[in-house]
Amino acid sequence: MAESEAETPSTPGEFESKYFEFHGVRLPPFCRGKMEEIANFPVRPSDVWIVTYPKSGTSLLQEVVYLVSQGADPDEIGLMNIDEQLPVLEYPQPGLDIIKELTSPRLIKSHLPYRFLPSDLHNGDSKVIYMARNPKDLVVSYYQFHRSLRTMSYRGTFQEFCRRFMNDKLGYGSWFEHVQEFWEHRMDANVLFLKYEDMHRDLVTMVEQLARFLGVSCDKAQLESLSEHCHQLVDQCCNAEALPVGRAHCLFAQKTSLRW
Ligand SMILES: Nc1ncnc2c1ncn2[C@@H]1O[C@H](COP(=O)(O)O)[C@@H](OP(=O)(O)O)[C@H]1O
Ligand SMILES: CCc1ccc(OS(=O)(=O)O)cc1
Repeated sequence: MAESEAETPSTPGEFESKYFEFHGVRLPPFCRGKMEEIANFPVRPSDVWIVTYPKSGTSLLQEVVYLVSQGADPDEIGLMNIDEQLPVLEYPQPGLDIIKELTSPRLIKSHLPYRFLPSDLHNGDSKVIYMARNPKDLVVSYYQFHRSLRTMSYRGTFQEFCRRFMNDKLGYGSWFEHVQEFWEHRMDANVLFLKYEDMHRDLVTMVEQLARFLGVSCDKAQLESLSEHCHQLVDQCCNAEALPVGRAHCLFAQKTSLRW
């Protein structure tokens, strides 16, 4: 992609045309034509799904879930491309056909609203971990993301972006509906509802919750060691000096309000 193309400003009209509407929800272009296949996507009882509205700390959560479920070493996670291990259902890469063939247990991510997820996930056996983040921080993160994303090249003001956010005019639709729908399902046996801020405030409790939800049995010492490893992952993201090679993408981490 030529530099000049990457810098091309997106006018409001151009920006609008990048989305499409599905049952009244604005979705990114790569979701077009695959929503029915997604609804019928074959789910397995051993699957673990991570679902978030974009910019809710998905990457951090996936690392913690990977560590808790696989007992992996955080330094190893730092060196591997974990995104390859946890595909996003609706993204063009690797695509639905590849995800269908992955060996169990699969860890799959998605930003789709609850009602658009594979219907077998609704009250099914596969585990679904949802994480919500304070919308005031999320919108700043989503704004920066839209400005840096080549395909979006968003050039409006933050105020205008906030208006879009409040009026459900961004990709993946209304944050409010997204969270509310999952909140209404938080008591379902296969759903775990988490908050991004709790991960920073009380990681040990979250690791305990995750271990219990994922059926990972561990004694007190193992839990402490897991929590210590998870702390390393959180610190690595917010502390440039602690970053192993290959985790420069974390340097955009900013101070967020953890009071909500
Ligand atoms: N260990 C970690 N790895 C990646 N992102 C992390 C992280 N800890 C916190 N985050 C934050 O999660 C947000 C990105 O969310 P997502 O992974 O859903 O795209 C970013 O917020 P900010 O843009 O506010 O810094 C990022 O800083
Ligand atoms: C608006 C397009 C888009 C693309 C990808 C997204 O998800 S993530 O932030 O990369 O996880 C969200 C929106």
